[in-house]
Amino acid sequence: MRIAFTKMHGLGNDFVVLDARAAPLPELTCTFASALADRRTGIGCDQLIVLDHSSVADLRMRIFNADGGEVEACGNASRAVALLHGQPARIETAGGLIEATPGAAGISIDMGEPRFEWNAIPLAYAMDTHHMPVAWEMLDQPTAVNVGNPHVIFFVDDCDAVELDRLGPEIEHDPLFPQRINVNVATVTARDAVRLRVWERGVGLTRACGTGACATAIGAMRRGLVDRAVTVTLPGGPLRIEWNQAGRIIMTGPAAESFRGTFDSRDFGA
Ligand SMILES: N[C@H](CCC[C@H](N)C(=O)O)C(=O)O
Repeated sequence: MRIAFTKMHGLGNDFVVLDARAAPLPELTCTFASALADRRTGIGCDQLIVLDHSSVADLRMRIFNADGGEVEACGNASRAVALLHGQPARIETAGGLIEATPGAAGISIDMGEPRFEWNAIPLAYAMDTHHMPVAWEMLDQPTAVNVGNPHVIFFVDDCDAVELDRLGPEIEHDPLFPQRINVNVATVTARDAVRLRVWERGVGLTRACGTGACATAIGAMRRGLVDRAVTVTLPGGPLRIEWNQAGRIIMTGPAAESFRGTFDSRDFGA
């Protein structure tokens, strides 16, 4: 069947967006998602995003990483979906309900409340009982936060100097993380500024990670390194993260549509 798609990105973290409300889609298998995401033989993206009707929100957003695995949250895609929706929206995700509000300063997403308990990240056991691999010791004691999806954050003197392409997969797949994890290396440069690079679970190095920016900002706030509103600058650009008085994370930043097209599902094994 012919399927329409919209190619979008948030600070260079890119997505193929399909809308099941417009026309039926084939079964969303791991094979189908990873084939679409392949940058040489497919359309190419960090995440496949599938929109659908919701019984509890304005719409539902499903998120598939480039490796085909379905996950709970995607901050940058939330803004892209809000751009497509064109007005304020409550969006149902596997990581919980989020609220999108387009505005002059960019699209704001209420990502909900962060979670810190070791079994909410989840960790296989409390981190202090886990012998960190030698590589981790080079990165100092990490912070773990769940912002709908799991993140571990290492605050380092120079995040650009970290061999994240080597350490990222090692940490992502460490047995401490039964659902794997997104790996963040961050450098605090001021009370309201953080630099960040992310190795994304199921993808690898991305130009930006919205949930990574949220998790890193919250981790820095909990450590008293920054104030309750910071600009997190990723390779793809900046995001504004606030942890508001209600304890909710508000992320604000851009989203863009790149192009639209169609493909034949049979070309992707569906
Ligand atoms: N790789 C993430 C999903 C996408 C997150 C990122 N693209 C964002 O903008 O939040 C995970 O496996 O939890």
